[in-house]
Amino acid sequence: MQTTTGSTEAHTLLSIQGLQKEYVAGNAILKGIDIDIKEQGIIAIIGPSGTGKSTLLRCINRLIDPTKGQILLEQEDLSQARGKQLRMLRRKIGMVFQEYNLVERLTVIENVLTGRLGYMSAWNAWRRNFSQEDINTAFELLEAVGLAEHAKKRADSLSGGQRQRVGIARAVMQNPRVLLADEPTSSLDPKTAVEIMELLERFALEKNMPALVNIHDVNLARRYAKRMIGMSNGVVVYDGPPEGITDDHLKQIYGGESWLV
Ligand SMILES: Nc1ncnc2c1ncn2[C@@H]1O[C@H](COP(=O)(O)OP(=O)(O)OP(=O)(O)O)[C@@H](O)[C@H]1O
Repeated sequence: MQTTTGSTEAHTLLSIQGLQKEYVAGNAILKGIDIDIKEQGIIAIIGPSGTGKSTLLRCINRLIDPTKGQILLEQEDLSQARGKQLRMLRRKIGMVFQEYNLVERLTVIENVLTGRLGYMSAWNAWRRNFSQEDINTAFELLEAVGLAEHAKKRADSLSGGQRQRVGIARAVMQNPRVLLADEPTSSLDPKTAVEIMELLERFALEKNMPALVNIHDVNLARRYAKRMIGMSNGVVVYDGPPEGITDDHLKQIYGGESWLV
């Protein structure tokens, strides 16, 4: 398919060009973001509170509408998509949330299965009429995240770390081309946070997809990311390998230096 940004996009999975977002007219939160993603594995997005990291992820999965710019997913423009095209594109984007966003009264396996709702007819989705194949896949995913024995428990009986595993299994159940995770470890203790990053990395590599992860913990990001994107004040100020990030970059991203050790 011909893209508006030229032939260099041919192998780019996700291409964000000139993305701007204003919640209030004249007050840009994202001020022209350009990011091309071809690789699998974790891509960490770091930056201070309020710099627009969540806004960026929410534009990509179209929870909010961008003000200007393009977001091409496999060369289809997400920023302009409506109706059925948007629903089809959204199926390719798995989302993992800080507060898990599970349906608390449903069982663990039912929560994982909701990842398939976008693939079902309205009638089957309403009746939660999942195919045997989907049920088998959901059990396999629960096995993979170490929660097989919890399948029939209600989601609200799980710990935070377990809930996040369910959230990840649900996102992978969608068979996405890209995973987005908005501060998936911020509500968790350090050990559980590491386990969640390991899980995200494992799925990203196994399923050959990028996982864009907003994260406040720079050291954790460095440990798992193949690539780091540093944002400050609505623009990208660093985009490269974790080993390339210097204290000067971190000062530029977060400001000041007293927090650096
Ligand atoms: N729905 C909204 N309406 C108006 N302003 C908003 C809305 N959502 C976010 N903002 C503003 O946009 C800016 C960026 O917020 P965003 O949540 O994207 O930042 P962030 O980098 O993810 O921060 P944090 O790390 O604290 O989550 C903030 O000033 C925030 O107040």
